[in-house]
Amino acid sequence: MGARIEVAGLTKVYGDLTAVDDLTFTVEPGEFFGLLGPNGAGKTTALEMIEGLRHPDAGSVSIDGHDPWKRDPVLQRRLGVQLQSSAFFERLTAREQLATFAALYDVPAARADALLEQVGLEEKADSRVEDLSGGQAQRLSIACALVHDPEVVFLDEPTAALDPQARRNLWDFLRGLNDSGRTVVLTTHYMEEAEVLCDRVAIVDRGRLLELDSPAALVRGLDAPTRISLAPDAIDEAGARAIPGVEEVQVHPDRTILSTRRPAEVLAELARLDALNGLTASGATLEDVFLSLTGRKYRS
Ligand SMILES: Nc1ncnc2c1ncn2[C@@H]1O[C@H](COP(=O)(O)OP(=O)(O)OP(=O)(O)O)[C@@H](O)[C@H]1O
Repeated sequence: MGARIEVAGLTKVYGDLTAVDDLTFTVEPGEFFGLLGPNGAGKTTALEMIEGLRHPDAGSVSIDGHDPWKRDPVLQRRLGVQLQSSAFFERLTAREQLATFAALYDVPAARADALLEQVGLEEKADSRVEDLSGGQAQRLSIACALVHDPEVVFLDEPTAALDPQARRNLWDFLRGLNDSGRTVVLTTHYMEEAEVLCDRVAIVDRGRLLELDSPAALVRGLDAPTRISLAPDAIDEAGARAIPGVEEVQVHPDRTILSTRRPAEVLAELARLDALNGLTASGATLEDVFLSLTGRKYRS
């Protein structure tokens, strides 16, 4: 189950703008793969070419050796593509919507009902799609993409319209899809989403692939300091600066922040000094990776 997706030199040009610029990468079968980048980075354009919905100006996509642009019905059936909610049939209820997709794929209607429950829409089953909230419509569009039990699932900003709680619920659901062996490819502009869900992340900016690796490896590669935050009365500035391994000390009214690349040593010394009051520690995140790659702060 799952499929290998090979993307080579993928390029799309709109007039003066190269929206996708020579993207090359491979998604392994069963992988949870993310295209991460700010708005306008070219993620949707790239994904649509991978799905076979948009024709590349240069380069190629192969899904288990098939070109998705050719729309081979055998391959199509193995792919689940989340459509934008505007692609719903008008005036149908959520249940009818899903049942219609099920019928198109010759899937029993019972499966459609089970999916409604899985995406948390059972209470909205009889609501018309135009009466769903943005987040509910988003979840229905994901259910529609899954109705034929595809091996490869493509999702474009699946949690964009969701509140934080609904986003977390959907993360659990998407992880479940991947745990059962499906290849999942999603685009997101949420760093945290990429960090939490993806086995590997392609960071894209202005159409180009900047870096591709697991979130942990991307962060490790930065060699960025750990920030240790303490209550203001935990230690004075001179005492903090005297700790071997401390590179920088910032004193704020409500906390003192120590930066170090040797956190274990520094924490041991703080413990010896009985200076652990109010301690929290944080390492680098994908936001720091983006900053280091582009010189710009990440703004989604
Ligand atoms: N059909 C089109 N014609 C002209 N320009 C386009 C077209 N589709 C996309 N673009 C441009 O290509 C660039 C990349 O767009 P794309 O939608 O792929 O980015 P994105 O990373 O998915 O961003 P978002 O998260 O905002 O959707 C943008 O500058 C966009 O305006």
